[in-house]
Amino acid sequence: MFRKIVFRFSTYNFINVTQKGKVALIQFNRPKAMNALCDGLIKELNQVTQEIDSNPEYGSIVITGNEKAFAAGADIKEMQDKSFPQVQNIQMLASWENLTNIKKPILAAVNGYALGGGFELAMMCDIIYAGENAKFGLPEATLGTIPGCGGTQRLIRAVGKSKAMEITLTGEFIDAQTALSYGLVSKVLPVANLVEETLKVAEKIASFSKPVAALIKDTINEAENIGLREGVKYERKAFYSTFATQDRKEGMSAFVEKRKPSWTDN
Ligand SMILES: CCCCCCC/C=C/C(=O)SCCNC(=O)CCNC(=O)[C@H](O)C(C)(C)COP(=O)(O)OP(=O)(O)OC[C@H]1O[C@@H](n2cnc3c(N)ncnc32)[C@H](O)[C@@H]1OP(=O)(O)O
Repeated sequence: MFRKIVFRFSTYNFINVTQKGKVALIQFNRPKAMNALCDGLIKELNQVTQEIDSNPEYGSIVITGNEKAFAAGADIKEMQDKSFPQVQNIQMLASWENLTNIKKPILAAVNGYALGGGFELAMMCDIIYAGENAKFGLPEATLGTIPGCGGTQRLIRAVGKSKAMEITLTGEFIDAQTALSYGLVSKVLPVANLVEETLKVAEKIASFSKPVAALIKDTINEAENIGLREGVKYERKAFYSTFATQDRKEGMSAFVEKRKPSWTDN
């Protein structure tokens, strides 16, 4: 059962937002443009994800597109006539990475094309599931530009140098099974079941303690920024900090008392 979420901005032009239990489902809604990421869509995505993040009703977020396209990249028609001073002075992409500041786990359910900025956005999410028809690519070189929202940096960390170079320098797309074999996605699912199956995992994640999920997400993501020694220190501090929570006490007590834990998110 889905419930339409009405936030401060109750009407969205470029996305649909619904709720299933403790999960918020965000669906890109520019079908005629293959869900190309225009400025307006990114603004709506940023507003909604920030509101969901600060709302205790939600424990996780699923982002998806439609069966043809997750998102075919940044809107080329919007970028076409921009000049160097225009993109640099206004820092055109500064707010496009806001998704990486969201504390709640985000799952991307990718059917169809995830290209350019669409692929970069999927890589900003914490888990990617792909439909059997998914196609991932960074075709910026074919447009005379390069990825601008972390594509080169996140891809090399996900698949290693040779594959990252191959994907980015050729601009060729890889299919869902190849993405699975590269470790870019965790599962490949039938197109029609993708969102439902992703929601099930999102619901499971949302059923645990929210501060603990946020700590796990933060600790794993930090590994992309720092080396092993620093990373282990960072993790240790985070582990110790769980002993300041009621949920850590509750989780361990429930195990010992052979009952289900009841999380309070404290
Ligand atoms: C949150 C992080 C974002 C950060 C972004 C940072 C910088 C990013 C740069 C980029 O992303 S550059 C764009 C990279 N993407 C592409 O190059 C893909 C472009 N699209 C295609 O190659 C094809 O459309 C397709 C996806 C392979 C599908 O081909 P198909 O033949 O099936 O459909 P089309 O007739 O081509 O498309 C239908 C319709 O959609 C419009 N459209 C598709 N992609 C875009 C796009 N990226 N921007 C704007 N519009 C797009 C296409 O023009 C068609 O519309 P009409 O021309 O018929 O009105």
